[in-house]
Amino acid sequence: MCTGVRFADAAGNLYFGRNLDWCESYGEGVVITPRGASIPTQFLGSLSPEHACVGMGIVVGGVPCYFDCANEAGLAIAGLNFPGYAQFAEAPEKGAVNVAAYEFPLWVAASFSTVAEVRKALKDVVIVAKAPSEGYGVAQLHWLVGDGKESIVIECQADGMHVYDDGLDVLTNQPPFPWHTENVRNYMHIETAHPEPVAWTRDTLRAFGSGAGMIGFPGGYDPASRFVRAAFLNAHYPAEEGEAANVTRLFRTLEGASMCKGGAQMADGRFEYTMFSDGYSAATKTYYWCTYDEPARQSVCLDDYDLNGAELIRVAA
Ligand SMILES: C[C@H](CCC(=O)NCCS(=O)(=O)O)[C@H]1CC[C@H]2[C@@H]3[C@H](O)C[C@@H]4C[C@H](O)CC[C@]4(C)[C@H]3C[C@H](O)[C@]12C
Repeated sequence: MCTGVRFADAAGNLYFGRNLDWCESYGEGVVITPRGASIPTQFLGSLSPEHACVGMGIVVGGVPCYFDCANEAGLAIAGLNFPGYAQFAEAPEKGAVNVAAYEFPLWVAASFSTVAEVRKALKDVVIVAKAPSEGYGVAQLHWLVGDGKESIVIECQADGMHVYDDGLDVLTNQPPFPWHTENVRNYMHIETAHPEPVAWTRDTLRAFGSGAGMIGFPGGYDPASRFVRAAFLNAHYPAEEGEAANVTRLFRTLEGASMCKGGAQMADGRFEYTMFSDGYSAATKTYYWCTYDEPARQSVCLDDYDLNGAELIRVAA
């Protein structure tokens, strides 16, 4: 499973990150797409990025297939599993802006600066069920897109594309996003405050300690539980100042929804776990990541690279 989170600092700079919960690697690494690149697409000719992008992905036939990415303008996107619900167009549609499912994160981050621009552009978009090459399937995803102001969730289903405003700034997996926003209402009694003593008959009940207001907070690895955890932590984390504290906030919030081996087995018996977490700070144009086995955070700053170049830059394998 995966979890995505977005928030902004006091100056309105985006912080956006995700956990990648799965059981096997695709050989992914951090890839920068500079403005001078010319990326072949299935239906749109070649894509010349308006904005340089950085994110985690694989490169297939010269195309960065991002799991998540962000751009220098402060817009970010992450794809999370949505099996059983995701349904993309079987073929391109005449008159539409046809984007293959694997191209979508790059197309969004390369083309737009804000969520408002994406929301508007999506009215003409059809996402087509097309794999990057033979040997790959079409990933059944939905997406969280965020900027310094807001976020949206994009879900393509049998009845078409839905674009939801995400007032909680988090996303996990199935079922569809509107279900999660209803379910989270079951947890509105959860509170951070230390409960005051209460009188019951002739007794006074006192909290055992901090966290007493959080009894009932869902601890499971299922998507609904992770959604509630991420939404609560994202809503209540105290405001922080500066890059280091905000990056810590991002990764600690993600950790609150992360998966440890030994918890959840997939249908084939393998344990699912948080293989890596990554995130982007628009304040410093820096992309951060850490893996399950190497929790020390690594980072790459877009300003350290020639963003006018033509070649994709592979930062780490
Ligand atoms: C498995 C990943 C999502 C993790 C997740 O949400 N797990 C949830 C588990 S569960 O169902 O809810 O149990 C997704 C996110 C991005 C996906 C990758 C990206 O879309 C890029 C390419 C796209 C190709 O079509 C398939 C390979 C692929 C390399 C994808 C493989 C896989 O589907 C990824 C890595």
